Amino acid sequence: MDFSFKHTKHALRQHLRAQRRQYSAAHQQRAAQRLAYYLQRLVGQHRWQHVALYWPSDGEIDPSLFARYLQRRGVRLYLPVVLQRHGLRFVEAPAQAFSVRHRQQLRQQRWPGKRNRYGLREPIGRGAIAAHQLDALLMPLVGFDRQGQRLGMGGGFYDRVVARLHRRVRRPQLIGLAHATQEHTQLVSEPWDQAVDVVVTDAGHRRR
Ligand SMILES: Nc1nc2c(c(=O)[nH]1)N(C=O)[C@@H](CNc1ccc(C(=O)N[C@@H](CCC(=O)O)C(=O)O)cc1)CN2
Ligand SMILES: Nc1ncnc2c1ncn2[C@@H]1O[C@H](COP(=O)(O)OP(=O)(O)OP(=O)(O)O)[C@@H](O)[C@H]1O
Repeated sequence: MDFSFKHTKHALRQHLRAQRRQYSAAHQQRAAQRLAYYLQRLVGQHRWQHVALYWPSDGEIDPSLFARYLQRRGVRLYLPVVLQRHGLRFVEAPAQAFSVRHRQQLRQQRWPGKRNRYGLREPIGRGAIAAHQLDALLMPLVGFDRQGQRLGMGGGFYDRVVARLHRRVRRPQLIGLAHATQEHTQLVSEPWDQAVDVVVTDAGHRRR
């Protein structure tokens, strides 16, 4: 990987993140509703019991409406917790974490948790699940392309988890979530990059 490529990737990440951070609260709310609609259509026939998602930040599309839909159906939800050396584990989310109607209220919502080194809220303590026991892993994307290649925050957190999952016979469905505007014509794929099975946005979904 030469310097210019590294630079391009960094610049693309900055660009896409700045773009999604500009969305108004009203825009984010509509996007979250549309996302929930498409996700519900996609999972209609599934019998999921354990699903990991994320606590939205940095303009990310908000999965919390969908989270509440799953909770009402008795699905158990998990949030990522960052470990040393760019490891990730998934800890059960407190019921209150997603019990709000609007994204803005997510920030004020009280639940037992702490902030990680990136300022993201995380649940504390017990209730971790091995990633391969999840039925679905919903990942926040910074960018994506038609092939399901993903651009993340750059820490390699999800790349590492997903690489291990691919060695398993049974693995969760890998679902990337993003605003439709985060699609990029073609992302340059690096050897360690791990594609997702499907990307769902506020404009629908696209399987690989
Ligand atoms: N909501 C949410 N939770 C998540 C992720 C995510 O992308 N979104 N993650 C997905 O991986 C993990 C956390 N990974 C992160 C990786 C980097 C940064 C970050 O803020 N990085 C610096 C830039 C560092 C650099 O330039 O190297 C920054 O933005 O200032 C944040 C989270 C787990 N939890
Ligand atoms: N399976 C792995 N084992 C060890 N290191 C890895 C693995 N996968 C990725 N990495 C490292 O993590 C970093 C990931 O950088 P990259 O720019 O691809 O992040 P990304 O696609 O935005 O990642 P993510 O969304 O997974 O955090 C690279 O430095 C890479 O070497």
